[in-house]
Amino acid sequence: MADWSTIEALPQERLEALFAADPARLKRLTLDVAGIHFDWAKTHLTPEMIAAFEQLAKESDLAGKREAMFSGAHVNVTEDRPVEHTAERGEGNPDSVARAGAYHARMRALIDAIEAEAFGPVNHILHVGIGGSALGPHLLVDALGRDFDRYDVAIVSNVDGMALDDVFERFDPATTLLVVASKTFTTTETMMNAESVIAWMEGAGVEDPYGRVVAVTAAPDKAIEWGVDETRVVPFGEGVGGRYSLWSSIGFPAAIKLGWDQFEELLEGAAEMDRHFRLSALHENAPALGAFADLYYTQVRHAETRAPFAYDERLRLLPSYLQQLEMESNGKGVTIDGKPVGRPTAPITWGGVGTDAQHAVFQLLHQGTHLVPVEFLAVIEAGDTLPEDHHKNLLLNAFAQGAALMKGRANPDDPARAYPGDRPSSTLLLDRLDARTLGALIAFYEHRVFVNGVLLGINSFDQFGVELGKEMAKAAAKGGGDFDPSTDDLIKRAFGGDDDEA
Ligand SMILES: O=P(O)(O)OC[C@H]1O[C@](O)(CO)[C@@H](O)[C@@H]1O
Repeated sequence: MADWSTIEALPQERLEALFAADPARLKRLTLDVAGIHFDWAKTHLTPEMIAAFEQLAKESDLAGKREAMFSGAHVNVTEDRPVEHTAERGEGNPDSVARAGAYHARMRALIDAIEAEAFGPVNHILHVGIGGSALGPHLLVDALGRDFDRYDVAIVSNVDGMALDDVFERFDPATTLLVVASKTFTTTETMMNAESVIAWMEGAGVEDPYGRVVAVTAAPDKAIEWGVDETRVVPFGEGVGGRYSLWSSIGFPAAIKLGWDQFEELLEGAAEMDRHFRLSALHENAPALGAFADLYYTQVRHAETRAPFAYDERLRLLPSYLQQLEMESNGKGVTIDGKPVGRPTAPITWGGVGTDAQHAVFQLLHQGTHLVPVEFLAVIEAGDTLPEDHHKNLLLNAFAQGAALMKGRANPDDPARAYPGDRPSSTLLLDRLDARTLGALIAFYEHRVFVNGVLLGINSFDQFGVELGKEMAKAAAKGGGDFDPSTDDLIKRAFGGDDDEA
């Protein structure tokens, strides 16, 4: 295990003192990659700290593990699998890249056929999936879909029937295409929702509902068994993790809504970030620097959360996308060798949209007792059509909040009105929000998660923590389950039952 003592022993200066001590600080702590300006100057990272992290990365064999991931070695050791999401964008093991390319070609051909109305007229795309099979595509469609009105796309994840009810009210069953998205093709919520969509189509007199289904999955046999014709099953590789899968056929709703050219742009933007991550020295490597800042705050300053705020409505789903990516990947308690980690792992990711969040949660950020590293995301080119004051105001708010968090304001006469300052934030400023830049941004987060995982000695690519709850819910659905008195009572209250047994 890597030795953290050098980093822990470094002096902890206030942010303003760091700026005063080093006129080159801004230059040293900013980076421009793939249309994104990264600014870590208002974090406590210093050149000495970055050098210490580079040493820690060496001790953790980050370079070797990074190469192992790209080369297709089974770095997901607990599941004995390679990690192949970079192959989806053309980077990595040549066999994986070729296979991903073949699946993409299949997806493209299917989209062409749908557009040519080979399965009848299609106006609505109803994508059912959950977790990684929904959050990524949803983010893409929400962020980039506004200018593309060819299809009306709905993404439904929750097993709560209200989610489907809302869509049934506005979609026409005769012109709806159902996309069933599930890596395993066994997830309860998704399969239940898919069956309800079929029943809705049948109930409306649609002649061959299964003929209007596309399945995107790493388990094609299960999709065929469920009733989808092989020609409408688009597979992806087992090595593509659910929360890393938007680049694969799981991205189907984005590819059909935005068009194939845009989907390719997305992949190319991500590939540009892949190359940057793979080839740049760590002190000028965006995902590595992002992870170093994360680790400084979680390991040395004991921050328990981190909060990205999107100062752009188009990125409003990014915080929830990042919650799965970061917490499902690095919310672990044991090392890759199965030993207790012995230090905090992933912080709790939360966040929101600016400026709304300023009027709701920023009080705690400015004066509360928790240290929360904040991340501002903003886009220089406006997405709206309103007078430019709106966008200018939006961006200036983001920048001013970062400044206020750092500077604070003393008020010896009135502590309630004093701001301690020295509160860290980073800023990611995108030139524009297009498919290419969004691809690069998401890939940046993926690699940052990887660096965090390597330096903590954990496997970022499994998610066994979600299994127990699923298992118990399945047992309860079958009327079984070995529950405690509280849970038995809740079940009885909701569904009735024998007083003596409950
Ligand atoms: O794509 P699937 O197999 O339906 O799984 C959906 C999601 O469920 C999880 O396994 C967690 O329950 C996620 O990792 C995954 O993204």
